[in-house]
Amino acid sequence: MFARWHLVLVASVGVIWVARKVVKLIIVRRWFKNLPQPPGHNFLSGHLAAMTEASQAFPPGTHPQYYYTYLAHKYKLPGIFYIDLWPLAVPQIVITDPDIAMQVLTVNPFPKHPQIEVFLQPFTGKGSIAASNGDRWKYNHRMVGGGFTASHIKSMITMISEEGFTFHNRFKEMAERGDAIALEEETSKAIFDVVGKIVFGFSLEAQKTGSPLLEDLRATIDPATAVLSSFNPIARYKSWRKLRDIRKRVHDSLSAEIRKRGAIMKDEKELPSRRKAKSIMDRIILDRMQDEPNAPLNQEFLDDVITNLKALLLGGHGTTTSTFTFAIMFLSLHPDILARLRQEHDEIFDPGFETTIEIINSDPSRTNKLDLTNAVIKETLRFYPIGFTIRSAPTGVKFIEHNGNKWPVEHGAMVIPSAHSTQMDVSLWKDPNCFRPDRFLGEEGASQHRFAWRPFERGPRACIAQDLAMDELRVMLLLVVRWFDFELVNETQNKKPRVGFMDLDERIGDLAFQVVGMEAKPNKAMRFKVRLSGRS
Ligand code: HEM
Repeated sequence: MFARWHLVLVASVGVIWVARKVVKLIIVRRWFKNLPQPPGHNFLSGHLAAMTEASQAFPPGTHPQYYYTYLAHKYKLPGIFYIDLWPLAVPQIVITDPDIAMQVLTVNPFPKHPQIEVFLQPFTGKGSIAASNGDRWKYNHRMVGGGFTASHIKSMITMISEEGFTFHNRFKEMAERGDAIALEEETSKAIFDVVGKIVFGFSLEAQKTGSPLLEDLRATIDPATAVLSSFNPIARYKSWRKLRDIRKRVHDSLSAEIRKRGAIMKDEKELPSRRKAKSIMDRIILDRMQDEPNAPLNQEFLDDVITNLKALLLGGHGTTTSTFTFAIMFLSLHPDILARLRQEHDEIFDPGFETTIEIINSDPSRTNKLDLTNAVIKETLRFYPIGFTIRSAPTGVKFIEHNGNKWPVEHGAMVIPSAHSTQMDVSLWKDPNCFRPDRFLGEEGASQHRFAWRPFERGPRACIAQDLAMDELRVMLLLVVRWFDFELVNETQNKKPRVGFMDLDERIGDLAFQVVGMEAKPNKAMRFKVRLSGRS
């Protein structure tokens, strides 16, 4: 008797579950009916075929921003279009029109989509500045924001040039050794030492002695990516265990550092003001001592701090490192631009290395005069935007409105202002598939659409450290490109371009495509031969 009732109950629950899914399927599929979208929308599979086609156009591991650009380009989609992957994912609203993007970034800034938290959690832990919203974001922003004001960043140029000095000398050794180097790996050490100084107030010496913290943080990237994207449950479990062990080590080492500094500051007779604190960590501890003078640095507080510090250390070194690597890759393929860049450095600074360092330190704002260097960085970031954002509609907002049009934003949709697609859009840029820094100079530069270049995104949630990143990149290029020649070691070239919107793979094969990591990064196989350029 019991068994029969039991069966009836299970069957009823099953029927209700299936009925609810069918209703949801009908609602979701209907929603897409009159919206702009790729062709071939199917009642059972939505746009799965279109997305599969897009993903198969690229090598495995390619960052999904390329899929959106591929669809936009191939099907000549309008500046906002919809992708239906339910039940695999919530609806995706891809924005390639820069003016519509500004509606959700600045006019009525949309909060971060919960998917960002899902994506960042394996890397940084829960609730970091980059993933949070509302009060939690304000709390995080107060915690770390003061370290990135424009005036504070300019005062750090001397420190950046110190790390640049070591970076330069390391390249000398690499050139003497003559082997092919993983430029991203080598660059990450210099950039990490800069971010380390900003966060902790002292260098972690990744360049000189190697840093276990950097090694651990970088070692989280592969397992975190596997936890997020592998379909193999055993591989996922193994990656999760590896990640758990590394995260514990990182957590323990950062906790120890914060506690040590907290104890020192507690014993100090006179504490600096918040504005004069020498690192982000000092500022965080100062705030805590002022807000709750007798409270210990307990676990909850440490967890919050560590999540944010990891976001800065990981995000802060990976993004700038990838940009530097791509910039060197482009310069190695464009000797004419490299020659002009060297000339600019000689003219605005000095042909000598030591004198260049002296000028950077005595007159940091002279780096602002490096117009072509700036344009090279901007063009690198146009071609290869490293960051990526996903937003969701604020409560009560049902539409994105622009120029009298209304586009619906329901069903928890992911709103994706795809900077890559905008920056590759032929209606906004002349020859977007060419590396041409001059597009940012003179009259052509002045006539560009104001919001078409958005690698740091815009609005209140734009990159907190864009001034720092630009300064770092200018100084590192200034201290490297005149003394070294880089040659990309690429063994393959694609006989014909994989896709219609770019053809760089005809020269450098699949290294032309950014891969998924914590950011859209260079392929690990990207290696360079480094040689002395012949200057003393
Ligand atoms: C070339 C280098 C960099 C690029 C291209 C870049 C790009 C971005 C992008 C696209 C966002 C997301 C904006 C959004 O969701 O709308 C972002 C956010 C952020 N970036 Fe960067 N970034 C770079 C360097 C850095 C550095 C050096 C740091 C720190 C040391 C940093 C810290 C952050 C933080 C904390 C956020 C979150 C800000 C918030 O949500 O309030 N970034 N970045």
